[in-house]
Amino acid sequence: MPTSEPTSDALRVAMPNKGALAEASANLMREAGYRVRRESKELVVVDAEQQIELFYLRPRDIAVYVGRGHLEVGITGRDLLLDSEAPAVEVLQLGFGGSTFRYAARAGQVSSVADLDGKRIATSFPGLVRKNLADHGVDASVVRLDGAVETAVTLGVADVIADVVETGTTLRNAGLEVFGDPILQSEAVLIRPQDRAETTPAVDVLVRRLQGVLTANRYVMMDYDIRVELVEQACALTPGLESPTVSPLHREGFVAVRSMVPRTATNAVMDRLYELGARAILVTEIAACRL
Ligand SMILES: Nc1ncnc2c1ncn2[C@@H]1O[C@H](COP(=O)(O)OP(=O)(O)OP(=O)(O)O)[C@@H](O)[C@H]1O
Ligand SMILES: O=P(O)(O)OC[C@H]1O[C@H](OP(=O)(O)OP(=O)(O)O)[C@H](O)[C@@H]1O
Ligand SMILES: [Mg+2]
Repeated sequence: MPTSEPTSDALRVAMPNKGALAEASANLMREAGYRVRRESKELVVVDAEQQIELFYLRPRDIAVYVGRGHLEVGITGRDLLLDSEAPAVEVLQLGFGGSTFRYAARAGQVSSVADLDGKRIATSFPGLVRKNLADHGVDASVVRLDGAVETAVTLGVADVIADVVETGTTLRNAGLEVFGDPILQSEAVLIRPQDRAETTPAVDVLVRRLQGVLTANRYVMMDYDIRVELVEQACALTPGLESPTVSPLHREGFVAVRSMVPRTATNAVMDRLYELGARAILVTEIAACRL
């Protein structure tokens, strides 16, 4: 079946069609209440009811489409955005697809960027590497490869590589070690054209929905009972985003407190609250929120 034609007023969003960012991007948009594609051959998903169209594109191409203004927003990696040199800017950090972009070589061969003069550097991100070399005043040749650049050293195509490092497993398998400072810390980001001075209401709604999902995932809701004279100390442990809700309890001398707590701090905060005297400490998931 052919894909539906885009409708005119809809917000047009670029989605990664494959690779490291695809699944998490789809999950994020689904949690934000949008219909995402059900199978990987779908190129466009039109959601007429919500006035949104998702275009599934190669992550590397997304900044090009958005930078030229053909799509209003897109999800891609910061490294891909900067490498493309497309005139697009970050609107929101999405908290997944984290990686660093680093130089690596055989152990003991190179220890700093200054040592790269005259060397051959293999990479799939020539834009990022040329800029970094220029920033350091280094004259090296860049060998552009499509992927699997770690093997370029083994095969003698390059002396050094510059590539995405997540766990470091691929580098280790190739017998390479990172050197120098990270060129870039990357993560998935929502981007929009640089020259659009103002966002549109439709983009604002998308951003608020995505922020809602990110917050709901990053925080839990914590409830507990505490003696009234300890409530200030307790609230200092659970300050929440704005201010905790404190309600009277039927039992005199006690209050109930409700506050959002960073998910990663859940158990440490519960330990400290318990030590302070809080009881009936309950943690619940936040299904969705709009702050
Ligand atoms: N382990 C990882 N491997 C590759 N990319 C990762 C990893 N972790 C995070 N990322 C991020 O995902 C994006 C790259 O995605 P993807 O793998 O789809 O691109 P690509 O390698 O250029 O494409 P492909 O491998 O399909 O040619 C970058 O923003 C990168 O920083
Ligand atoms: O540090 P790690 O966890 O090992 O991950 C980083 C590796 O993963 C990516 O490769 P990808 O699978 O995208 O293949 P590619 O090189 O062909 O793009 C990246 O280019 C590195 O090679
Ligand atoms: Mg890849």
